[in-house]
Amino acid sequence: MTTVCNLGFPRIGLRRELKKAVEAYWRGDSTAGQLHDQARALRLRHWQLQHAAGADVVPCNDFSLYDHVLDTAVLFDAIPARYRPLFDADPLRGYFSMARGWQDDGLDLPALEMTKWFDTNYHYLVPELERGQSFRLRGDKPLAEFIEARDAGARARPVLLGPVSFLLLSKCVDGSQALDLLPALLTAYAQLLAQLRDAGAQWVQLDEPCLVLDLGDAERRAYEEAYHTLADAAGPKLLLATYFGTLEHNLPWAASLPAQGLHVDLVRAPGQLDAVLGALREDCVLSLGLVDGRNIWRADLDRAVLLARSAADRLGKERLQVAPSCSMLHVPIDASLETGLATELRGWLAFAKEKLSELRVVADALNGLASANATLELARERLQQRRRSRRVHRAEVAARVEALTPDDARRKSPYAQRSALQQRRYGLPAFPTTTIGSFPQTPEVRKARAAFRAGRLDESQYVQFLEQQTAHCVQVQEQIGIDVLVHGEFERNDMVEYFGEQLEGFAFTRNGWVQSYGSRCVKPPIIYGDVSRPAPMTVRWSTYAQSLTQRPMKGMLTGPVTLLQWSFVRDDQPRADTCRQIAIALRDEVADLEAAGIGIIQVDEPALREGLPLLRKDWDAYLEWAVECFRITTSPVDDETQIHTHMCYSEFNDIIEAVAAMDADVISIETSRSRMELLDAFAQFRYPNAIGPGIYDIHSPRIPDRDEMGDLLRKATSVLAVDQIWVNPDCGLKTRGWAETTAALEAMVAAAKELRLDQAAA
Ligand SMILES: Nc1nc2c(c(=O)[nH]1)N[C@@H](CNc1ccc(C(=O)N[C@@H](CCC(=O)N[C@@H](CCC(=O)N[C@@H](CCC(=O)O)C(=O)O)C(=O)O)C(=O)O)cc1)CN2
Ligand code: MET
Ligand SMILES: [Zn+2]
Repeated sequence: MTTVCNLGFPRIGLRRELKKAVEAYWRGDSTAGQLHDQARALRLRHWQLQHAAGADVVPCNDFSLYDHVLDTAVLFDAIPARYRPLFDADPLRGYFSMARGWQDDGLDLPALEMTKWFDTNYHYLVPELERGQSFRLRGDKPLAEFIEARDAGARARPVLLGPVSFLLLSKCVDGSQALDLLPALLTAYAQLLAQLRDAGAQWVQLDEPCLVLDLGDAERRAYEEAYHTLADAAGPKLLLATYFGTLEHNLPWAASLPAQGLHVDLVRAPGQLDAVLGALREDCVLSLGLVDGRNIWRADLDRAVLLARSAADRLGKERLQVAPSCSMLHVPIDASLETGLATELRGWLAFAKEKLSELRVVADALNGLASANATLELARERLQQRRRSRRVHRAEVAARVEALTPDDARRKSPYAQRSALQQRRYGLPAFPTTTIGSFPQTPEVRKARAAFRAGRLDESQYVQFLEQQTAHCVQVQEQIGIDVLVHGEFERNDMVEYFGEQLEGFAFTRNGWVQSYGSRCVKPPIIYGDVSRPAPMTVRWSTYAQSLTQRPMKGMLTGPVTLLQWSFVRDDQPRADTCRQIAIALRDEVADLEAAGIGIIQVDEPALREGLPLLRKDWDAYLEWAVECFRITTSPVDDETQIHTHMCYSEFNDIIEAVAAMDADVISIETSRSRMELLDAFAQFRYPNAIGPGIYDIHSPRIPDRDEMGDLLRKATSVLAVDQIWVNPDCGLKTRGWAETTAALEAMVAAAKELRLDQAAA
C-alpha cells in the first residue's frame, strides 16, 4: 500500500490563532501557560484536520512558536552567551529574546540575524556558532510533541532539520567552519533519535534541503559522515527529505546516503525521478513530492498518478509514499472557505487541506481503489476549464508585451548626468535622510480598515481617516528634520496585496495567510491571468502627501519582481512573461506619478535576491529578465526624476553586477544586523550610484542610539564615497510603534547631522 505522508503543515492557524496568542503573551496579556495551551490546541486541531483530509501520516515538531531553525538551535543548546542569563531565568523569555532582541533589566541584546529560507518569503533566524561549540539536548520539544500526537491518536512522524543543513544555514561568528562542528552535533542528534525511538517513533523525517544546492567536497563528506553515523545509531528509520530542487547534480551519492527513506521534489524537478530511481539504495523507501507545497493551484493529478505509477513499476507500491513537494508551511490552510472568490477560480485552488485530499486520490488510484476515478475525472475537467478560461488570456496585454523595445528599458542619460540634474533640482545636504516608506501600522489603522471593509465606516470616512494619518506622518517627519519624506503607506494592508487588489489578473483571499517571520503573516495575492492596470493606484496618496509639504515627497511602489515573487504565480506560462506584464502596468504608474509632480519615486525590490534560482547555472537567465523588468518599470521618466529602490535581507556579493544594472539612482539596503558587512560588495565592485545602508534595525523593538548609528555611518564612509551615502533605516517602519519610531528617527537624523559636521570640518 502506498501511503500519504505529509512533510509539514502551516502552523499559524486558519485565522492566525498562533500570531494572536504569541503577541498577547509578548504584550503581557497572557501567561506562558496560556500560550502553551493555545499552541497545543492548534497542533491537535491540525493533526485532526490532516487525517480527516486524507493523510495517513502527519508531521509533528513541524510546529514552532517562532521559527523552526531557532528551535533547532535552542534544542541543541547553540545559544550565544549573551542570551544565557535570560534562558536561565525563563526559557521562553530567552527563546523570544534570540528572535526579537531584549531591552530591559539593564540588558540590551540585539536579536539573531534573520534571513530568507531558500527562495521563499519565509524568514529564519540564523544560528550563531563558534569554534569548539558544544551541543547538548536542551528541553524535549520534539519528544514532547511526538508523545502529544501519539496520545491524541495521530500517526505522527517527527520532523527535524537535518544536521548538515542546520550547520550550513548557521553562521560562525569567529570565522571558523561550521562543518567542523558536525561530530559534536551528531552525538546530540543520535541521543535525540534514541529518545524518539524509545517513545515509539518508527520514522523520523530529517529535512536536508541543502542537498539540492551546488555542493562541494566538504559538504558531500559531511553528508556521508552524518548519515553513516546516524544510521548506526539504531534510532527510528530515517526519511531524508530534500526539496526546492533537483538532486541530479548530487547523484549518485545523495541518493545512496544510508537512510531508509528519501523524499524528492517532483514538482520543481520531475525530471530527476529516473536518475533517483537508478541511484536509490535497495529497500530504501521513496517519498514522491507530487503536489506543489509552494503554490496554490490544483495539481494535474493524471500526471501525478503517471509519475507515481512509473515509480511503483520499479519499486513496488510498498516502497512508495506520496507527499507534497515540501512542507506546506508556504501555503494557506483551506481554500473551500474562500467564498469571496469567483466560484470558477476557487475551483482551481488547492490549499494545504485540499492538497492532502489530492494526495489521497493519487494514493487511492495507485492502490487500485475504483473510487479514485470520479475525483480524477473532476480534476481533469477543472484543469481543462482553467486552460481555456477567458478570465486568463487577454489579447491587449500580450500586445503590449510584444511592443516592448530595448529603449523602453533604458533611462535617457547615464547616472552621472542624471545625478547632477537631480542635485540641482533638490539641493539635498550631504548624508541626506529618508525612510523606506511605511510608518507604524497601528491597531487603530488596522481597525479602521477592518471597519471600512465590514461597512461600518463608509469610504469618505475611511479616506478622511487615512488623510489624517498621512498628514500626521508628514508633520512628524518635518519635525524630526528628515530630508526626503514619505506618505507612510497607511492605505496599504500590505505592499504586495495592496497592488494585487488594484491590478487585473490578480485575486486576493480572505484567509489565505502564510507565515513570513515569527508572528508576521502575509496574504499573497493570486496571479491567475494576464495582468494590467485599470487605473492609477498610488497617485492620489502621493500627491495628497506632497500637497502638505515643501520637502520632496517620495512616491512608493512595489516593483515587478517583488509583486511576482510574493504572490502565488500562475503556473501556465513562464514567470518572466508574467513579470513583464506586471512591469508594464507599473511603468504606467511611474509615468503618472511623474506627471503629477512626484520627482522622487521608489520602486521596492526586496524580493529580487530571493527569486534567484538555487543553482548557479540558472542565475544569469533569471537576473537578465528580473533586471529588465525593473528597468521597464523605472525608465519612462526624465533625468531629473530620481528613482530609488529598496532591498532587504539580500546577500549582494554574488549579484552586485545585476544590482548595478538596475541603474536606480539610489538604493537602500538592509545592513544593520550584519554590521555593514553587506557594504563590502558595493565597495569592492565600486558600485557607482548612491546607497543608503540601513543603520536602524526595524525588525526589533530595540531603539538604537545616535552613537551606534553614527558608528555604522562612519563605517560606511570607510568603504563608500561620502557623496554616495544616504541615511535611512533598514526597511519600512510598519511593524514598529510610534514612540520607538520617533525616538529612533530623531537619533538617526542626529547621527546624520553629526557626520555632516565632521565632514565640513575635515
Ligand atoms: N508580502 C510581503 N512580504 C514581505 C514583506 C511585506 O511587507 N510584505 N516584508 C518582509 C517581511 N515582513 C513583514 C512585515 C510585516 C508584516 C505584517 O505586519 N503583516 C501583518 C498583516 C498585514 C495585513 O495584511 N494587514 C491587514 C489585516 C490586518 C489585521 O490583522 N486586521 C485584523 C482586524 C484589525 C484589528 O482589529 O486589529 C483582522 O483581520 O483580524 C490590514 O492591515 O488591513 C500581520 O502579520 O498582522 C508581514 C511581513 C518580507 N516579505
Ligand atoms: C519589505 S520592504 C518594505 C518596503 C516598503 N516601502 C515599506 O516601507 O514597508
Ligand atoms: Zn524592506
